Amino acid sequence: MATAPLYLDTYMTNVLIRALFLGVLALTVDLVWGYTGVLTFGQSAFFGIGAYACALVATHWGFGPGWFALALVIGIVAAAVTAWLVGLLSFYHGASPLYSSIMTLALPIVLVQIIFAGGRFTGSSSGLSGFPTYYWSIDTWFVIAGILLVAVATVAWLFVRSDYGCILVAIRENEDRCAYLGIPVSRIKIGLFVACGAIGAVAGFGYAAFTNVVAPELGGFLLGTESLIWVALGGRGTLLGPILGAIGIDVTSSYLSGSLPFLWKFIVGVVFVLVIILLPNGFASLVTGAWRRYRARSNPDGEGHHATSVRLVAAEGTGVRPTATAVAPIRIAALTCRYGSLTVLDGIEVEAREGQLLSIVGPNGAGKTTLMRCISNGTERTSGQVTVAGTEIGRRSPQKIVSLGVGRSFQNTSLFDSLTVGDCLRLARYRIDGASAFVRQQTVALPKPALEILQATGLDQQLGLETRYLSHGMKRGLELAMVLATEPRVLLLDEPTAGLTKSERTAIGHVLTRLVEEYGLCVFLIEHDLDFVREISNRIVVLHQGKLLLDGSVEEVVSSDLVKAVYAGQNLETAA
Ligand SMILES: Nc1ncnc2c1ncn2[C@@H]1O[C@H](COP(=O)(O)OP(=O)(O)OP(=O)(O)O)[C@@H](O)[C@H]1O
Repeated sequence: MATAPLYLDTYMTNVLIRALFLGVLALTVDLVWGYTGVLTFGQSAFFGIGAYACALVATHWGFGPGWFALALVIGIVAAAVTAWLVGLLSFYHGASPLYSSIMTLALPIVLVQIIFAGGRFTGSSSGLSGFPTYYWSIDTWFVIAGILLVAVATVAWLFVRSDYGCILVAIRENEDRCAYLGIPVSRIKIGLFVACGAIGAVAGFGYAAFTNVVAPELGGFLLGTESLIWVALGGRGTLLGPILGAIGIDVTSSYLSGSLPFLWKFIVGVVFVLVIILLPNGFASLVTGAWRRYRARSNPDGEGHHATSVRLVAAEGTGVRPTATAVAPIRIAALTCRYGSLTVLDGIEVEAREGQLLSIVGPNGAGKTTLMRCISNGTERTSGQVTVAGTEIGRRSPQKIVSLGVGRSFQNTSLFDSLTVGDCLRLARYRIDGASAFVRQQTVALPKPALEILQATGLDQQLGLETRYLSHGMKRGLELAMVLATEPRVLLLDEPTAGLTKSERTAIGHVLTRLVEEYGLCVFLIEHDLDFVREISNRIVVLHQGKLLLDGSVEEVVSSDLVKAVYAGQNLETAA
């Protein structure tokens, strides 16, 4: 006879066991949404696939240890393949977050329609019940569900503390910067989606085997949305919050739906709204907030500092020094970029060599930033060719262009606010050194110029500090060090000295000169400060209204009447 665990009545234990399986589902939603920032409504579909795999095999094919295991494998594989296909459609390079969410929204809707269309095979809208299962005692099911939840939570805990956990947070905070560091964002999102889909299917399988009944609602949109509510209420981005959210709400709902059949959903809704207003980061923020305040008070280094054992070492090999070849590091031919009827770049031809610091100047709106975008992202240009070290970039994504040897910094400093300096540097080495799924590597190997920048700016003493607490100059220094950590042969710098003090500008100027003279890099620099350009460049390209006006030495450009006229805002025909 079934006996309930100590202090719990049978009904409560039943509810709790179901809630434990739903807790596993909530964990997967948290990994996808809370950690990685992908708002997914479709996680319930994987839960439903696992549940239906259990019910369909037991109902139509057979029951026994072999069939049970086969059903589990079918559920996991079906969910993983579905997640992979939906991931491919949702997370390709250029897909917007809204588009991805709509794809995940469509998934449970399509699944439910398939179940409806399955007639007697799937039980249509009534589902399937009474299929053979293991009628273990309620204690045993409690232990199974508990072990599953603890196991998944432990693996998730190890994962989010690992290198990959850091990458997930980086993707959530600044997906573009990740791509420009060479991190394969789409592949990582798809991989995570597949893993979470498979885990969701295991939870659904257990739920169906325990309850002995499946219905379309198990894979439906409503459960998908409810799981988001559990995570939001519990606290996204914290593993404990979503588990407690799922268990708390499901158990409370089970009781309220019995005693207040018409009011319980309304009450849950009101609680949800109140928590979102009063505790936007969920209940877990009460604990995490208090912990953070305690840490800040007891931290001798001040707020934002984390104890870190990150160690910087010099990277082996040649660092960023590119090998001189007969092939130009970068060649741009007949490059045109249009947005609708607006031609932003028109027939640009530039070839740059190792050891050249080429400044791109021109009035506002001349097309300078667009030129950098066209070099670093193959989907930006309308026509023409960009060739990096002999390879035409075609329609390659930024991440693939990084592996050709192009590093880019942005006009507005683009970092990861909640990550530490050490984490950012480790991220920048992902393409070269890889990442671990279960530990956070403590040694970061950096090329010499990146180390020099960190030493010059004092960042090497601030490896445990969250980047949001850095000064503007330090942020600029860190961004440059991160780009150099990717070991580029071509460096694209968009106004790297904007907002810096005179001494900081001078320091950056020295660094750039050394990168070109000592390490042989090819640097493209956008700058508005013409004195700075004159000091450090050995070649200047002037853009005006999307056309290449002049390409020459510093003296040629500085003495050009045409350039003076353009900067004075004169009409070109008049000036000529
Ligand atoms: N995605 C876009 N859609 C439409 N127009 C765009 C887009 N991106 C840039 N533009 C237009 O292209 C022109 C050139 O912009 P770009 O940012 O390249 O100029 P810039 O020379 O870098 O200017 P600044 O010195 O002010 O940064 C501008 O008129 C801008 O409005």
